[in-house]
Amino acid sequence: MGRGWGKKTRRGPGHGNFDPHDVNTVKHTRLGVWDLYEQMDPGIARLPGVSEMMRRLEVLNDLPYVWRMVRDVASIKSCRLYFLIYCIVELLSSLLPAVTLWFSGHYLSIIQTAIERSVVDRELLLYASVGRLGCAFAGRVLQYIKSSVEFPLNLKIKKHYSIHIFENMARLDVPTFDDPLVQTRLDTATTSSRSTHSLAWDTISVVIAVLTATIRLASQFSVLLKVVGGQRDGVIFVVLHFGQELFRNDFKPGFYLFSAKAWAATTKDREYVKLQGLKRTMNDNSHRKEIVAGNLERFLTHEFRYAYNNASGLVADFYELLRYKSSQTTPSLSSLLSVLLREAPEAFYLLRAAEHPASIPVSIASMRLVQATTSSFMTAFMGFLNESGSIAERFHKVRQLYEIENIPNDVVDGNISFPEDRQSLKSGMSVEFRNVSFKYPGSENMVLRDISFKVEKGQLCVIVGSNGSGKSTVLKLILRLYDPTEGTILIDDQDIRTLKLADLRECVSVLFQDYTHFPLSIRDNIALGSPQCAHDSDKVREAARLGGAEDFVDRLPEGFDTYLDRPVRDYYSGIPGGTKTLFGRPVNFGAVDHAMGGMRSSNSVHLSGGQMQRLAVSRSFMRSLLSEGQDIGLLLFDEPSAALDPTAEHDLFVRLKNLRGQKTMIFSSHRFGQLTRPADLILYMNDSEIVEAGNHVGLMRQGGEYARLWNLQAQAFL
Ligand SMILES: Nc1ncnc2c1ncn2[C@@H]1O[C@H](COP(=O)(O)OP(=O)(O)OP(=O)(O)O)[C@@H](O)[C@H]1O
Repeated sequence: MGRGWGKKTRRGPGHGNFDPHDVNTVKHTRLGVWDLYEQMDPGIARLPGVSEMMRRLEVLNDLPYVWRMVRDVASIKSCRLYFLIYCIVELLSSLLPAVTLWFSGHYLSIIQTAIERSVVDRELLLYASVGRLGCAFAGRVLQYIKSSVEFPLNLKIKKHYSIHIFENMARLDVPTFDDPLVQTRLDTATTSSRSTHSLAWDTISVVIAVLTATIRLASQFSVLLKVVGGQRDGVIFVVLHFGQELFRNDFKPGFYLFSAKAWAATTKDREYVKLQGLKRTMNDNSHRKEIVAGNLERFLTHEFRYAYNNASGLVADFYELLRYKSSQTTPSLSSLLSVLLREAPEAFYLLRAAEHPASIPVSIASMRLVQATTSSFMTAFMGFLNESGSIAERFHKVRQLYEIENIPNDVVDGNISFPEDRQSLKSGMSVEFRNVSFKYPGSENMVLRDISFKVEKGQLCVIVGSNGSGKSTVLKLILRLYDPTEGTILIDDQDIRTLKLADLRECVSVLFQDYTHFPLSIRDNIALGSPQCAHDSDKVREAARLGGAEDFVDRLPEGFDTYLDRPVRDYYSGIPGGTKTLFGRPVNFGAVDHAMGGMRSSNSVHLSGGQMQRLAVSRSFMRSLLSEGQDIGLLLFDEPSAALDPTAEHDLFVRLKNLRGQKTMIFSSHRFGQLTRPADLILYMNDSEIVEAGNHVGLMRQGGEYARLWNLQAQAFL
């Protein structure tokens, strides 16, 4: 697993264009406040049954992946024994109904002998009864064994595929991960791993179910013919009962909307959209403060009621309406036929009984037997049909699960190791932009236009400029989160595209303006700055001290083990109102989880924006300044002090200055002064371009925009 990552392949089946308004290919249905658009099958496929057949034939393309899945599962050592037991149990279970039927068949000959010779063959009766009981007992035992092995087997398989998905998601770069098509493919793969059963297990168990259903059908049918074949009218009974059962199970494609066909649903109902927005506003506790402070409760209720009353159709969730629609089918021919056929066996039986009164007891017994068998037979048969319908879909999903490892990254890796000499990093790295222009994927706007500059090794560069002028984008390009649309970036005079990505990123430390906190403990959030030293608690603490976070983290109840937003909730129910904490965490009586019939605690620790930034700065320190053997030659900071108070900002810059040594440092900042005055190079950006470049003295002498803004900020302190 994990091989063939770099392979360029098509990004999945979604490459065509689905235009909901193309009346030739798309069917529109109104469902209450929703509009449903379904792709119609092209040409010949529109004939009844053809598209279904074509869809089932598509399974052939997916089979190699299913085979790979079976091999992968078989290669999981801990699974093998469980899997073998499961298969044997399924095989025995599929033969059991036929064996039961065979024993039941003896009852018929007992009744026949009793009528003809007025004696009951007690030995045979005992044999048949014990046999049937034995079958019932064996059925229970097999079921118990099956449920005992199914759960651990499913968990082991699930673990295997969760790692597969995680690994393949981790390797994706920013533009690829942002690609909506890639998101869809990942969603398909991750959804299956999140459900109680894994896709792999579901697929394998369905394949086994189809095989065993076939065995069950064949064995039951042959025993049934043997048992009643000798009876008068036995075969006619079988046919009549089959007809009855067949039409009892009315075939309904109903929910087949969700096959491989493209479809889309939207609502254009403004009131419905508003209604949902109002609901969210009310449910999300982050808005509560403003609702209360703004006295909004009456207004919001009025708006909610108005939206509900003025929506233009049935107001319901899309799936709810879809279910309602599929239940509104007109009575089919098969349902009318079923009424007739339901009565047929009994009518036939009465007719024959009148002609041959002596055979009544045998007829009753054989009718019961045939009835019971056909009913269970048809249940299995219908299950088989349903499974083979969904199996195509499931096989297709298996293919998608494996194909995520072929999603190519947009940023192509280079092949030159960097740097040649790690010692050289101590004196920094040079960065040069040559005529670089850039627009973000999917956007038409150039956010950098013909940018050229060079930061020499060991220099301090500060990029200043207005909001949206492109400062952060420059930093992102240095890390190759994206490649320039035009122009070249050189690192130590080598084209950045030729360098191995992992090598490049290992030499650079960055603190983004829009840093995020991972849903992990504070310790891990800081430690992630340096994966090599992640388990060194002393270094984590030292980084927190340098980042100005140590004091407030120590004051938190769980210290460095605190989760800012714990990703796993506690579940509880019926807790007395006086309970303030559970498991060391505050009890949240507001978060009722209806699905679980209990409550989930949502315990997030609220930190201020400045404290959050201190944590992010600590992570940056962890990476850039503390790790031995992990040499950093370039430090990038995007507004590292935006949320810090003046003292914290001052302390941060002093620490950075002390620990920086000779490394190259590039800042993006709105603030002038502390940073720009000592800078070797200041780049003043406006509207995607560098409009002024030089050091502080030079730019002040120039008397341009930089000087104007410097004076503006300086005046504020006069
Ligand atoms: N992922 C993205 N996709 C599309 N456009 C983006 C993306 N990120 C940024 N932009 C756009 O690129 C332009 C430059 O953004 P950038 O973040 O580089 O500006 P900035 O100078 O750092 O701004 P600020 O001072 O506000 O941080 C902006 O117009 C922004 O809207």
